[in-house]
Amino acid sequence: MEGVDHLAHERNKAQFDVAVMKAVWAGSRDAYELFHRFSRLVANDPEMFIPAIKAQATEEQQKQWLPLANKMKIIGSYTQTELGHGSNVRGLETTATFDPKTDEFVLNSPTLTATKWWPGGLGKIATHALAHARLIIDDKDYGVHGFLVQLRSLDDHLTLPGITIGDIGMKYGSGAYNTMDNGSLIFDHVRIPRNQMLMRLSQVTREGKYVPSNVPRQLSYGTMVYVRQKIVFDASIALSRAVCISTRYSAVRRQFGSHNGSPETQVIDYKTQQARLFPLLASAYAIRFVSEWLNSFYKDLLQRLEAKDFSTLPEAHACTAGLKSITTSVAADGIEECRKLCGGHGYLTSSGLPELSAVYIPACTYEGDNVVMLLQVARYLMKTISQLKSGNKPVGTTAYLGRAEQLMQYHSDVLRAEDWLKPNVVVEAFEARAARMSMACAQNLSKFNNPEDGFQELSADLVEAATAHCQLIIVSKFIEKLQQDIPGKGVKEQLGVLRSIYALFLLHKHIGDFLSTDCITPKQGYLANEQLRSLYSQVRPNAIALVDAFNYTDHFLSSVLGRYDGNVYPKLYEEAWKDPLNDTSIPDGFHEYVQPMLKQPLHHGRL
Ligand SMILES: CC/C=C\C/C=C\C/C=C\C/C=C\C/C=C\C/C=C\CCCCC(=O)SCCNC(=O)CCNC(=O)[C@H](O)C(C)(C)COP(=O)(O)OP(=O)(O)OC[C@H]1O[C@@H](n2cnc3c(N)ncnc32)[C@H](O)[C@@H]1OP(=O)(O)O
Ligand SMILES: Cc1cc2nc3c(=O)[nH]c(=O)nc-3n(C[C@H](O)[C@H](O)[C@H](O)COP(=O)(O)OP(=O)(O)OC[C@H]3O[C@@H](n4cnc5c(N)ncnc54)[C@H](O)[C@@H]3O)c2cc1C
Repeated sequence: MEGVDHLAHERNKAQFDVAVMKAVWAGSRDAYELFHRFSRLVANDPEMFIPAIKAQATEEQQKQWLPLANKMKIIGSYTQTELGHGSNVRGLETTATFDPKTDEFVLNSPTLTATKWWPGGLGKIATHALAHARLIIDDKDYGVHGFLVQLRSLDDHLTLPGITIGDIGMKYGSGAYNTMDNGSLIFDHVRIPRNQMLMRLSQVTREGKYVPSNVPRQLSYGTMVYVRQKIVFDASIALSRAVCISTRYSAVRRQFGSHNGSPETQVIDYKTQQARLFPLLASAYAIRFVSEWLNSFYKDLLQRLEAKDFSTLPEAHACTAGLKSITTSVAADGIEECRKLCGGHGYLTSSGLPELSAVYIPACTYEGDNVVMLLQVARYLMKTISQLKSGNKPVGTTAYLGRAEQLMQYHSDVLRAEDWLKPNVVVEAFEARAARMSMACAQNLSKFNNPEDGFQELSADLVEAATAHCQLIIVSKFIEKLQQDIPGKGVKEQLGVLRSIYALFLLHKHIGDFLSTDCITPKQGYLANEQLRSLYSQVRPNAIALVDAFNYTDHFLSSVLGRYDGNVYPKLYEEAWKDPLNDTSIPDGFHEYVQPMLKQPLHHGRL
């Protein structure tokens, strides 16, 4: 019935102050930003073009281009990936050759695989590209640099001479990403003024002299680092949307269990449903908090860079790359699990879950393929370990590696299931697992004469060690979050339950790591799972309130299953009738194609 809250009985069970939890979830971001970060999907994504200009352009170039971009007088595309190269930025083929006679660069796509391919906004709407191309001066290749290139006339939007542009076509399913005109671009000897090479980091003089960057060349990758830390925030939003839908529906859906006319059992009360759903609820909060930390770490990096302090740049790269990888994988897999948690109705478009999944899953690929990103983390971990011998004391997220010797001797002293509720007990186990996995890789790597060959041979193990390292970061930041002053009745307690669920779920899922590195005994692993089951019972009465705390409107969720009022069945039925297929009783084509078959006489008893 309209106006009735079918989930009121669930909301009345809450054991914490929901208003405070809403504030904890929102953190420093407001609802507008949450919505804005999705609205851009259906518009051109200035998310990268503008930050890239800020990161790579001189002050003078920023003064020229930023006002135009900010006011949408030009529409830019971050044009890096090509048909033949995406992950391997140093393998990009597009060239920008300096012509000293005319003081210009000539941009060219020398091969088919040099075709720019994927950049958002490029297909139909962008007027300018921030094109990444190999800088060539006097036949010498100086590597990939950024160039601002006008693509279309600002009068009639037609493509300019030498520019061939197209959309790369439909993408995965009918997802909303098809509203993004990811495009292709071929340069045929297109000339741009020298001052349209972004020259904050390195320059080319009028005489054609290359002035190399006096800062780490990787700063030219700065926009990717910026977006990767934003994508971690996106992961918490995408996953929490799916969890909100599937939690509310799990409380509405009843199946089996009726005795003597009693109501059937709410599927949220099945232990299997809880074991699948509640770790995702905990993961949404965990990713939200690590994204908060990562954002502050990134802001600190920017301040340091302003002061030419590059000391945290390697760690910032490793953290943004690794956390982008881990959180987008968890969110993408989690959205699919939420669809399955909703049974058949989860497969309906009106559930909001297929669309969410179709739009979200490329996050595991864009801004750095997730495996390639974890290999970057692994490279950082191996380098950190190699420097231990020279007395280099790791700090920050790798500080635990400075205690590697001690952690190699670690054995969990858990005796009872409730011992696993102690944050220090959990962190020690996760540190020992991560340290031992990385140390084992380093040990094996040392057996190879050529480190690169070893890295390739051991890359699967290195990815697992990098995963363990990133999961330790997320667990640690969840624990640190709860060391903050959090007001409100029961709020910290509930977050403590989620923190333990998150950590013990990971321990259970990766029990092989913990056992094979001899960090815990099988019995201690069993006790962790015991404790996990008990935690699910503790979170159960608060589940609806915990997803209410995400503070998503029904409009934002766009899901009949995730409605705040839980009035699912009438709305499911109502939504189905909106489908144009239901505008007529007899379907198009029936009379032409089906009816003749039905009318066909029987021959010898056979149709
Ligand atoms: C209707 C809608 C409904 C619902 C929506 C609901 C939910 C959706 C939810 C979210 C969606 C919402 C918004 C999302 C929308 C959009 C998201 C935003 C943008 C998406 C568009 C994506 C844009 C792109 O993909 S742009 C292209 C990205 N490309 C990449 O990432 C390329 C990856 N490759 C690389 O980064 C590099 O090639 C490499 C790092 C892998 C290797 O580089 P290189 O070869 O140069 O280096 P190495 O030799 O490996 O290492 C040398 C040393 O350099 C260090 N290093 C490397 N990189 C960095 C760096 N970035 N910073 C610092 N240091 C770096 C490395 O560590 C080595 O150091 P060492 O000391 O020598 O070891
Ligand atoms: C929706 C979407 C939007 C995008 N938007 C943009 C944009 O706006 N601008 C832009 O420039 N680009 C954009 N891209 C491109 C995107 O950045 C690249 O697709 C991404 O970086 C992955 O690179 P790739 O396609 O070359 O994958 P590949 O690297 O070819 O990956 C293929 C497989 O090879 C594996 N692999 C690759 N290298 C290694 C290695 N060294 N070791 C082990 N395994 C390896 C990968 O793990 C993967 O399994 C977008 C892509 C998508 C899907």
